[in-house]
Amino acid sequence: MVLDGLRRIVRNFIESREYETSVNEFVKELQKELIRSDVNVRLVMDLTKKIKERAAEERPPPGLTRRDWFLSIVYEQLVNLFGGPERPQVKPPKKPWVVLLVGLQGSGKTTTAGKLAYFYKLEGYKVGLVAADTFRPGAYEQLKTLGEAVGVPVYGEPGSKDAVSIAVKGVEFFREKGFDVIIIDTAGRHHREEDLLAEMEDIAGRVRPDEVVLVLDASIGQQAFEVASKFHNKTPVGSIIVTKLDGTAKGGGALSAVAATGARIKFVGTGEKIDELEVFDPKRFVARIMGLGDLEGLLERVKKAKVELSEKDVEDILEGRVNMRIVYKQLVSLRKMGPLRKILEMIPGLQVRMPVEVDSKTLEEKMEKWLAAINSMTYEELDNPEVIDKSRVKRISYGAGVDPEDVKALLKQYEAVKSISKQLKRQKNLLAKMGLDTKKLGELMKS
Ligand SMILES: Nc1nc2c(ncn2[C@@H]2O[C@H](COP(=O)(O)OP(=O)(O)OP(=O)(O)O)[C@@H](O)[C@H]2O)c(=O)[nH]1
Repeated sequence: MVLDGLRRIVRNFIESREYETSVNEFVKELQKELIRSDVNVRLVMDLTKKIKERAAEERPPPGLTRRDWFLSIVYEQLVNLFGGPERPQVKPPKKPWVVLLVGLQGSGKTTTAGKLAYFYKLEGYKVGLVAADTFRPGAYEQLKTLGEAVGVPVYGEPGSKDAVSIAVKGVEFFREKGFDVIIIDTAGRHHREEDLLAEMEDIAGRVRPDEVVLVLDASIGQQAFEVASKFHNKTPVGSIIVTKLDGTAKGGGALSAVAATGARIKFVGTGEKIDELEVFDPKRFVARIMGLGDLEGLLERVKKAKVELSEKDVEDILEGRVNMRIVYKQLVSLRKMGPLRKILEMIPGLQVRMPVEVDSKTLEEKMEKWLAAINSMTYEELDNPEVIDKSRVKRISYGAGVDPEDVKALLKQYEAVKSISKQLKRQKNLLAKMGLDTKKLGELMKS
């Protein structure tokens, strides 16, 4: 499998060690693994720089360990490296859908034509294959055998040397019969990509396919960048299939190189057998190479824990109910002026007595410690900080590596938010008179 060392690196990422050291070690190992897979060094450096920056700047929301948070950052950045979170569109947008396969010699076109035919047949489409590779003597027979194996008819003219004429006639043949997907296999006589692209333009100009698919062998690694970018610039209806991912250590290089050109990888070939073709979904691919079996769960938790006051939070604040999660959101967005303070300042006439304020410099210094303390709290403590007694203060401070005094100061902060919240509750009528319901206040706090 491509990048098969990645699982080990992920498994070895230990959060109990000093976070920064763990991150640096992880990043070093990741760089080695990506370079081993022939990913372009500049891409590797950009990627790991971004990961380090995000790891240093972003804080895990409460309820999420730093390890999970860090891995979700790595996951997101790797997904970007391999083409972004979108799953490619493989459903034919119209019928018939004419696909022209092109590629350098031996890249796997004929095999891929058979695999694609099988894929679309299983999806319920009526598929026809056209054997327009008139260069390699065995190509027609090879495609015919593949077609027979999967029950897909093959149009060909053994003996003819006119590839364009076969392609045009083949498409006509299947179009008349009402076929949904028509796949044309072409010759890969070229060693040089210039010749290949020139001929592709010629055939495409006359056959007018709906999609031109470049078939690329993964073992060319990052060299795929050149071929893919030239192809991408030449055809507006192009997509790419990367084959033989199973047989090379350079697959990561090929995939990232193609993604870097902006071209879309639709499928990948993962073996010689007819069903060894997969829709290339960068999210699933990265999850698999990272060995994140519980990826859905992890991402769900990240999503849930995203730092933003929800409508429910605002409602709770206005009802005088606060918890440590709300305080946390306040603290995190403090640099952008805490949401609560913001409404207090924006609404003239509100009679809210600000609890004793800590000056902003002290707040900045304290923040790191407070966030660490919040991360060491149990769910019960987050929801109901009242339960935090002396012994819990001790446990939390120990777990977070901060002073018990810091935890106590945080609890004071909580009391302050609670006090504001209670005062707001008392003035709900005034807010209502100003037309400020929960929804509007929520928007104010987020804007
Ligand atoms: N392991 C592996 N082998 C593959 C894959 N795709 C194709 N192959 C093999 O690659 C070799 C070349 O495949 P073909 O389909 O004949 O290649 P082609 O591009 O049509 O060749 P030309 O017509 O000569 O250009 C064959 O041995 C295939 O079995 C793949 O995803 N994995």
